[in-house]
Amino acid sequence: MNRIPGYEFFGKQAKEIDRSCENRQSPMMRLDDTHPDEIAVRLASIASKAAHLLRGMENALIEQRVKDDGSPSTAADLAAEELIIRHLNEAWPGVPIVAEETASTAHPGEFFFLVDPLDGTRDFIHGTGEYSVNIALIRGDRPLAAAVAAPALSKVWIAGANARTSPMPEAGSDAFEWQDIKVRSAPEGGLIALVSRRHGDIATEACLSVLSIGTRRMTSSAVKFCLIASGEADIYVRCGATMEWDTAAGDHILCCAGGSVVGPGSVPLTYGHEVRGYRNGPFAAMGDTSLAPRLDLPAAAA
Ligand SMILES: Nc1ncnc2c1ncn2[C@@H]1O[C@H](COP(=O)(O)O)[C@@H](OP(=O)(O)O)[C@H]1O
Ligand SMILES: [Mg+2]
Repeated sequence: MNRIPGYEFFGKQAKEIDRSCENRQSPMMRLDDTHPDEIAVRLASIASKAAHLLRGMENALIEQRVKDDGSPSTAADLAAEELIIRHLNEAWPGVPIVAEETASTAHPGEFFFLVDPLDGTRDFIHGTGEYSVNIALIRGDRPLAAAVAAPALSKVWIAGANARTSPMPEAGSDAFEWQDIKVRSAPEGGLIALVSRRHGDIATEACLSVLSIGTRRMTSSAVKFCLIASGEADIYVRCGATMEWDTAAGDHILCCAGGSVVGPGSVPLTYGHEVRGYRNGPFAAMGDTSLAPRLDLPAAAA
């Protein structure tokens, strides 16, 4: 079981917020005889609890530490991760959980979870509201079910076999109102490209330059995948460093909405690469899959 060092110290306030949005104890679920859409709804419920916890910590004065890759982490990342791990363990005891803050303490199995409790930590700190909670269930090396919650946008996206979205229910409620989502065809008049607000690089620009981009929109976190899945944007190229927990949930939601996420050679991304520290290579996420052959992604992340 994953344990977070220092959580007892950092998480007191978070525990109180979590307790205020706890439901009755939820039942265990078997992975091999539960429909992926049902798994996805349960993941949405867990992501939504974490989302409410993070909202409650938005304006708190929280200490930051800098991780080995230079990115920040806060008590909010730790508290949300602890909550998610606790609820995943309750629903699916014994299934490994590879989560951003404690990734070295778990090892992928046939089924495992990839969790980013707070994707876009810098945006959380700077108050832009563009951050997300990402949870994906992987079977083998591809996602089977996923949820992305955007607390400040008050939205949740999920996919099992089908991709859907709902407004975020109130704290303590699971009253989701699911609607199907679908990608759009690439418009002739110019694509809407989503780019990271904080991480750009020359290789990404070179890839985008072969497409006819009409609008570039800066967006943080896995929300980029979900906007494309909802038909609100067309493409997101990322040649710089990302981790598997940044992409797995969004990848699945976008694929189930009719889009695709591919690496070099138009090959889908795979997950569970412990030996490479769960680092992704370059990738392109798109709504209209006919864009893929036009892209020339470099072999390795910048
Ligand atoms: N040097 C690096 N190595 C690995 N991952 C990096 C990185 N720089 C940025 N990232 C990843 O990019 C994510 C932010 O992406 P975006 O700019 O699209 O919001 C970060 O998520 P976290 O905030 O969860 O750490 C982090 O995982
Ligand atoms: Mg993160």
